[in-house]
Amino acid sequence: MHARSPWALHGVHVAAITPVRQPVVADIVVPGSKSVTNRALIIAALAEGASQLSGVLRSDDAYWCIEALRQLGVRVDVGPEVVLVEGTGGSWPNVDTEVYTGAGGTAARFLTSALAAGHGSWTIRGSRRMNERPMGELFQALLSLGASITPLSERPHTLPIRLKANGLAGGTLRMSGATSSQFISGMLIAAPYAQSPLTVEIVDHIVQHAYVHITLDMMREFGARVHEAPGLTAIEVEASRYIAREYAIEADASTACYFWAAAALTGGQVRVQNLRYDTRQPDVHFVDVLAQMGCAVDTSGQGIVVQGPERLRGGMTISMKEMSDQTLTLAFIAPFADGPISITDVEHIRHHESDRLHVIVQTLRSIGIAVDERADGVTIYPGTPHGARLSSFDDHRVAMAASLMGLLVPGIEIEDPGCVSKTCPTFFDKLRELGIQVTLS
Ligand SMILES: O=C(O)C1=C[C@@H](OP(=O)(O)O)[C@@H](O)[C@H](O)C1
Ligand SMILES: C=C(OP(=O)(O)O)C(=O)O
Repeated sequence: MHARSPWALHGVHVAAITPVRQPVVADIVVPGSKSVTNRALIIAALAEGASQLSGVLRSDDAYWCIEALRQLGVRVDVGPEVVLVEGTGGSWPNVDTEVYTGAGGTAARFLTSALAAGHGSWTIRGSRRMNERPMGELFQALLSLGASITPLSERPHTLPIRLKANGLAGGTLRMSGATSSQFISGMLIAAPYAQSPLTVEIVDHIVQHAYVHITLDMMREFGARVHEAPGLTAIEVEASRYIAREYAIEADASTACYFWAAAALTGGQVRVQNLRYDTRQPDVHFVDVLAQMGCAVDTSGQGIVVQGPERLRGGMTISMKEMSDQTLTLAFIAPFADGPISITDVEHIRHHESDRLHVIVQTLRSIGIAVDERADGVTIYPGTPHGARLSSFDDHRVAMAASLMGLLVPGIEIEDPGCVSKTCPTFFDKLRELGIQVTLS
């Protein structure tokens, strides 16, 4: 609860979703991307000069990122259309303060490394869950480049920490991308400010490559010089500087998926106007999964349109590794398909806002759906779920994805629905825009 910001949906205990009487048909826009928003804020804070960011997401993750930057002495003016960020050139004005990053993995991982590239001593804390999520590989990388990190809990590989920074050396770093791509992105965002060029070599694999591509694209757009090997096996960052600019943040593809899924489940049609299929955001490829399940997907006009079939197709195995934030969405529409759906390669999502594989198993079994659990995935069998009051596990994607079952199943209620605020405080307003009856109490 401490991580709910003034931008959150407050004062609501339960969301009850009423099943639809007809297919969902809608044409909507979705808010800005969390991933792009927090990268833009932090890169702009490191840059020389003042940046103007438009399309900034107003959600808990963005709020705490902005607050953390302000705590560090960065001027951030949030206007109705534009957020102005006064860049520091890499010298954080407040050299000894406490920084709270909320529940967001992006702010926690990216700010920790951005601070390590500067000079000062900071205490860095996250939300209760963020303080349990892994940081170890990033800490190790920063330590090897000269940072000093003292854990402030009994867990050595998580926040909270005391970070003492005296700049980062360059050189060659070998890092794992198997737990979180955010360790790699964090290291890269800070890398132009290292004392000499930095090469990051990936020792194993990266769980969601596309997020590292988003990082590299944005670093270049703000003037950094970066070179990557094919497949992102190694990335070289020249010692350079970010330059302030105007930057338009694109819409959030992850948020859009819930609305496409609503069309898929009800045989309806939903257009998300403000997204293009050629976005770098990996979750746009959830529409490919929906197509495999029998939906018609049209990316040729403005936006992306998904049209649901009479009955969703199952009987398939899908690796969700490269778009793993949509694992919950797929899992909660899977019972309505005509055959089992196996989801593979997503062990890392056990370290997200909740142990998401465990939550899928627990939630679906509690409403009468058969599920097999493996270390890296689940198999979900077709069935008819019954209504129930479901925990959201303080995980925005659990709340948003589980709400979808309420479109078909009477009596689906979501506890603590305000957790959607991590990335989409207006989620239930959007469902209503789709003509779906939602009762918040
Ligand atoms: O870099 C990013 O913006 C993100 C990377 C992914 O995290 P992991 O690589 O930790 O799975 C993704 O799940 C998260 O929602 C956003
Ligand atoms: C995993 C997620 O977030 P983060 O890692 O940025 O906290 C998410 O939004 O699903």
